[in-house]
Amino acid sequence: MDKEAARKRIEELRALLHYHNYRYYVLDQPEISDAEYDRMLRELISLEQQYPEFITPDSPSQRVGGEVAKEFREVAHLKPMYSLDNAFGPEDLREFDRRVRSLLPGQEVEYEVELKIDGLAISLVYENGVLVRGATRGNGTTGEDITANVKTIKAIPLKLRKPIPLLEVRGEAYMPKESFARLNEQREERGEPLFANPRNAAAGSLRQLDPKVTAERDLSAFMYAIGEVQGYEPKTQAELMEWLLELGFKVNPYREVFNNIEDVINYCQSWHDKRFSLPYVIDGLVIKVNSLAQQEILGYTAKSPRWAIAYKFPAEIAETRLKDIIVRV
Ligand SMILES: CC(C)(C)c1nc(N2CCN(c3ncccn3)CC2)c2cc(C(N)=O)c(N)nc2n1
Repeated sequence: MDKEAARKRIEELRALLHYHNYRYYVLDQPEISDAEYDRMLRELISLEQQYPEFITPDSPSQRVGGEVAKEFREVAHLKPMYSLDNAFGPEDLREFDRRVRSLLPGQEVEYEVELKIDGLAISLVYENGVLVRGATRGNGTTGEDITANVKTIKAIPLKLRKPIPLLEVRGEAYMPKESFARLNEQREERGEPLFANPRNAAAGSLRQLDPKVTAERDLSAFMYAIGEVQGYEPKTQAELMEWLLELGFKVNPYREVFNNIEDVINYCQSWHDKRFSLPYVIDGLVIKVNSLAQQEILGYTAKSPRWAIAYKFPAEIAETRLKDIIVRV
């Protein structure tokens, strides 16, 4: 195959692999078999080896990282990543609603409600639609540069489906329950210490200095917010989530909009038992004022937005039978 034909074939394979990666890891609706996907990836890698001048950072071949890092560089987020206040029950949510409405006198208020994925918060930066940086949340102002590691997460697009000059997007990297169980089985066999829960396993896997180890850990990610952005002005949180989906991000499907806090409370409580049937761990729900204009008016305290709150499930208090409590007299 001559150089020009190779360049065309490389471009064609890249588009095909990006598309099928999106179908499989973002939409969970694969159209081809793994074997077919792997065959195309092997063809791309061998063509890129023959013509290395055609390799680009967003090529599917660039997912599994290069060399092992010595340590993680510290990077500054383009916009701060805030914390969330917590609500531990319905009364806390009513209090949140009263405060929001008192700051928005006479206005209708809608709440957009999302599941709260129990993983590790990350921030991704895309320049002209290409992933250029991934970082941990860190202290909210600076985080660790884990670009090579986030590139191994198949649910994270290396290139967006629509062009946009600049986008900083935030989400939660997580390890599915199945992958967590398999990983701990493997570690048990090797006599290695087990991870206590999927969140620790995800954090441990993302903070690997060797991206090849991260690549084996079957991580995924749901995106849910933007930081710095040029070229898009969403009106509501619900619209923002649809836009992230169109760009090619994985976005959690269980999100609802309500116009009163009692419906929010019922929805949150309905997930208390349903959550155990999910293939990933959630530790609550996140309630956000839907209108971005109202978010702007409400603003932030020193550490968290006034327009959002995390509803935490009551911790599973193991019912301790009285006879199991040894009372020393
Ligand atoms: C953009 C805002 C601030 C409203 C926001 N912040 C979040 N978090 C902040 C606190 N975070 C945090 N992490 C570590 C230490 C302190 N805070 C962890 C992410 C959200 C987390 C989830 C989720 N987990 O599924 C979500 N659907 N929406 C979020 N939305």
